[in-house]
Amino acid sequence: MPTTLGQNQYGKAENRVVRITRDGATHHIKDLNVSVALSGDMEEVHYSGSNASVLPTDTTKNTVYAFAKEHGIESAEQFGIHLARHFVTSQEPIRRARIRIEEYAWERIGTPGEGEHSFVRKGQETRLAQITFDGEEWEVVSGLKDLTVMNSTDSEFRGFVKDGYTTLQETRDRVLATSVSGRWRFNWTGDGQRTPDWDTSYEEIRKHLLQAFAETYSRSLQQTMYHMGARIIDHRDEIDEVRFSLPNSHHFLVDLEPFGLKNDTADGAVYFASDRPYGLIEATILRDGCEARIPVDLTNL
Ligand SMILES: O=c1[nH]c(=O)c2[nH]c(=O)[nH]c2[nH]1
Repeated sequence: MPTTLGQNQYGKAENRVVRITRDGATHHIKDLNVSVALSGDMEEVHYSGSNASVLPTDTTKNTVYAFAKEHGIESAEQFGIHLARHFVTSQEPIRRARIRIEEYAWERIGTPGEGEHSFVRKGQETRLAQITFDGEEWEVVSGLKDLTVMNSTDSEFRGFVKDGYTTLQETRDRVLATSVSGRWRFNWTGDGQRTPDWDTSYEEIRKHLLQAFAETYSRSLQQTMYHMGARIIDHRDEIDEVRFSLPNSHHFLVDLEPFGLKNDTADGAVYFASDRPYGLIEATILRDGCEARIPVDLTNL
């Protein structure tokens, strides 16, 4: 049956590129999701399988990371224009490049002037509440999910166990990022006790966990997480128990050596933000003498 090739395009989709620029102690983040789609004289690869006109999708990915390092990311538009022009003008068979970019915005945590390397992603987290009443006692567990935070320095991970399967290198300066899912249980049980101001409590707890994330010099996500919970218990009398489930959102330094580019943390760097697999770090933090009642698996709450 005679057939003809219609519209076609190809490229690497969803390159998660994070560019951190260091201006002394003040860091700046550009966080993009870049998708490249190229088209042009691509009949042969489809008809005969000849790759003679095919710039690999892997190369398009490398170009995104290398351009981020070499030229920086001023804006999504400027970055996209630069990439599109490059593909169309440097490769004869490529006639059209479509660069789609999603940009994730970050806000600083804390006061300007002190350690400006902690960020919370813009856009509201989801606030959660679970209320249980058995006719006598109340149990209120509140929380949040999808509160995405990042420290662009003051995080290390070293001194860990090494066995025959360990390849992870020790690091004294890494990106620490997570999307916080947390629950906290109130000690309010009804019966004439003063009712907490639920909204103030939520705002204060959110503030304390963000400040603990920003202010802890991190030796592991486990340690940072414990500090976040302990700070809530220390500052909020109405809370007896906190549970966190924190994915360790790995940011890998991209190897740009093959393109003659040095990519290290010292002067700001480009990272590949990986979404899976991820470390999953979970714990309950309890006020002394109190018992744990929040389920271990937070997807059940
Ligand atoms: O903060 C961390 N805790 C770990 O337990 C761990 N494991 C790992 O590979 N990286 C990290 N990072």
